[in-house]
Amino acid sequence: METIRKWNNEYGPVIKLKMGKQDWIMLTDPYLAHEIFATNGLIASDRPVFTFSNLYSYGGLGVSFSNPTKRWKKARTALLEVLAPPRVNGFTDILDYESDCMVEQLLTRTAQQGQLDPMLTLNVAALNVVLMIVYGQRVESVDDPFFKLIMDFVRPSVKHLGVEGPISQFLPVFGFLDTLMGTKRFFLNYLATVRDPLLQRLIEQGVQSDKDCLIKSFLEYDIDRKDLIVMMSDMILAGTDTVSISLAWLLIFVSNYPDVQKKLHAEIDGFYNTHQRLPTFKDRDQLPYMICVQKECIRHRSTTVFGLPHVVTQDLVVRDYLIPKNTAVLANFHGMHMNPDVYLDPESFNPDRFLDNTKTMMAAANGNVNARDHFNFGFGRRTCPGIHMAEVEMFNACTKIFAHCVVAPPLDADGKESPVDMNASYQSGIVLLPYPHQLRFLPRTDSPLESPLKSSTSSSL
Ligand code: HEM
Repeated sequence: METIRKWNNEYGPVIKLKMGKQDWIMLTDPYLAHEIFATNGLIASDRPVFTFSNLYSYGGLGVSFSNPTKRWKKARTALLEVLAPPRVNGFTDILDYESDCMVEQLLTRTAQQGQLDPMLTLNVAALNVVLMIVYGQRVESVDDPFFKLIMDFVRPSVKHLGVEGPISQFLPVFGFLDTLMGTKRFFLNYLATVRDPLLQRLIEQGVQSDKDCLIKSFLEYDIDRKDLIVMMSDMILAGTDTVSISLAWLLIFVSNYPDVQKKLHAEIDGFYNTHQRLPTFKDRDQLPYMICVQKECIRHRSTTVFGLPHVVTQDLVVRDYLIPKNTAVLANFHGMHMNPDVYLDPESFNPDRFLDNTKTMMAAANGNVNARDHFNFGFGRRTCPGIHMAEVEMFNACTKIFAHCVVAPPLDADGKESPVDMNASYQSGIVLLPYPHQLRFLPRTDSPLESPLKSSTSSSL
């Protein structure tokens, strides 16, 4: 990431790399990206063919790794309709319940252990939202064997599908290595014995369940079963790590900025004192500072560095650039978010920069490019269809966490607070993760709400 930033400083916002059989272009100018992906969406919305994404999608089924064919349009339309705000808002109770469980876990585990790495608890919450809404099922906790089973399905996919996946993706001449090392055989075997049976089971259970769940709506679109399995796999992969990692970064940031946290507490307390209840997503306009913090955190640490690559299907001329047919084009979100032509003093953590732009992330992503808040959800015809769901999940999680907890840095061996390094990140497949770290979730003493944990030590900032 840092190397690419150095290149951008030296050569400008467009970097071309020769990646074996294919040229790659990486963009840090969001306005140029918009011209390519949105204005020229008809020729800039295919996906490059990589060995493992091709195996994963059975040659282009599902939504994420398929080209925009008629079949893809039908599948994507189904996703967009099923994940549209009115449908997702019908599951408010589920979203609420999962955030409550998450906060209880974070407080309980801190009370038991002193501090904890919140990542797995955040994973459980994000996964449960997808599982409950789509199939009417959930896992109990990080120790639930079903959670481990699903993570056994998620991890190998995420690892193999990123842009820095096996070298044979770019240099087919090294394809023999996949055969030699058994990577391809492992992946195919994993699809046949782990992923597909698990998803098949979830689909059957969802269909038979007496709960209102989205799988029943998906079936109304008459989608072929193999296609449906890949789509369902897309949803779990795209909807679990992304949301939990965005929240993990947010918690690290607020643990290091107590003043920001104090303002969050005050804003939520103010709402509670007026309405005698916690806010829901419908009340978001009354929590502008919390919206700004979410936007600034997701800008500062992009959930994915490059999102998913696109490929142009014809020679394309945009401004003074010629992008030859078959070039892969990547939006470098991190580079865009740190671009001083787009954000004033981009390195500084400053939620106030968004005070004039508190509209929903979904409205911003689908509106005028000059009025976008951040670029994490991509561009044009492939823009993330899960934005609303992600946004509501993040809103609910933040509301519950800051209503009940002080998020504090971990303690070192001498009992002193030792802030988590906000720059310590690594890329795993598609996502940008914080290194394993510890935080403390302490019940607030100054909250007007009753603590969900009555027996533990309380705290205020
Ligand atoms: C903070 C959370 C999330 C982030 C940052 C995020 C980001 C992205 C990005 C960057 C893309 C690729 C866009 C492109 O190709 O231009 C994408 C695609 C996608 N996302 Fe999300 N996403 C999030 C949450 C979700 C959720 C909750 C779901 C659904 C449950 C979801 C489902 C999908 C799907 C199915 C695609 C593929 C769309 C296509 O290829 O047409 N995402 N997302």
